[in-house]
Amino acid sequence: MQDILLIKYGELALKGDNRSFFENKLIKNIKHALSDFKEVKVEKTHGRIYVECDGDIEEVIERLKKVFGIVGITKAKKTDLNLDEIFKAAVELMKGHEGKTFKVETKRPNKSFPYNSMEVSRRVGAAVLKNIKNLKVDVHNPDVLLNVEIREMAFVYAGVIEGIGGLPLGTNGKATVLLSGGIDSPVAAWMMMKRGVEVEAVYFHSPPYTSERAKDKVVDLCKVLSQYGQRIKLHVVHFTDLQLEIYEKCPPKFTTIIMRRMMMKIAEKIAQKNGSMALITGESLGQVASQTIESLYVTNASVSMPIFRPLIGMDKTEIIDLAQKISTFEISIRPYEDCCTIFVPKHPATKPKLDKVIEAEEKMEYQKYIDDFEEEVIEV
Ligand SMILES: Nc1ncnc2c1ncn2[C@@H]1O[C@H](COP(=O)(O)OP(=O)(O)OP(=O)(O)O)[C@@H](O)[C@H]1O
Repeated sequence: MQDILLIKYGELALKGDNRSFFENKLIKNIKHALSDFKEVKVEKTHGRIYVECDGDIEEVIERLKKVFGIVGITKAKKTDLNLDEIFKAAVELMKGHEGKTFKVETKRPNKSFPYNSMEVSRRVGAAVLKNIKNLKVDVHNPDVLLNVEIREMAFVYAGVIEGIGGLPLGTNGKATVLLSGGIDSPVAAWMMMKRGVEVEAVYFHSPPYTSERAKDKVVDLCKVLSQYGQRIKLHVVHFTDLQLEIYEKCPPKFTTIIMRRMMMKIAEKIAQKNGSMALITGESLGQVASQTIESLYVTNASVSMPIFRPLIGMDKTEIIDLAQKISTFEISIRPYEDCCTIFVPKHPATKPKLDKVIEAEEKMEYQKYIDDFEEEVIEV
């Protein structure tokens, strides 16, 4: 008898002809998540992925909970095709479920096994009842469903641990996230990663107005994101000169929106070079002046690449809940000086007009900053 994990991957099953592309990517990502474990075997058979691993099974499960595309993880036991072995596995799995109701369900694709499904269920149920006290059978609404599958080997399993869902990372191209040290943009990056998008990050740094600590926060956020399956390339763009130019030459009511447009233009250049097909931001409709529908329209007009805003319809409380769940929140709320607050105007326009903003930004010579920006690249 051997402990294994059974991986459920719901949405992938709908992918028709591309199914094996998605499955193979998921297998690769699972292997990557467990790469420091010895003796890991990840196998695909009968439309299932099985993980066999010598290490601490609970630690393996924790790792798998961060692999996008997995909707459920089930602890299972693999045994020889022998009823006594199947009984032992079933009893082992039902320990700890005392006081509950259960039902055995058997599938028998291997028709050479001498007992039919009903018979296997009946006998396994009886063995469990005999060995564990205080259990009851309930065939209609059981607390625990004990499954037995008779294939070339037998698989016995019960209960599902919830996975993270989504699609395997790397199955939906690449995008570049504008990552500030705030709460929202790391959540936005994570949401796109969850849909299979690989990300590269850009952070606009304005020393001495933003401190090294602000940059460290962004690096630490990338470290958290990288636990979800990929190393993150972070472009730290030196933004001070352009920021000062905006501050000096543009009307205060437009400085924030112009700053955002300039960030977009530089991010788009980086994105085009790295093969991204979209930009990602943490904007959410109406959250601040630069996130009204009029402001987002003006921001969009600065670039031709699509801008994904996965948080657009979320409330701040919902974003915070998610930030806590994915472990970016504690880093995001560390105090630091933020260029956006230092340069923030008292009365930003909430309904900017595109032509007026373009007219205002043409008062400065921004193109040279876009064509020739300085950056430091950090692999996290
Ligand atoms: N210094 C920066 N570097 C990179 N991206 C930035 C920076 N400042 C803002 N952004 C991007 O612009 C978006 C909007 O920024 P803004 O400061 O208006 O919003 P926010 O809601 O505070 O976002 P966040 O919590 O992500 O900082 C951010 O979500 C982020 O994608």
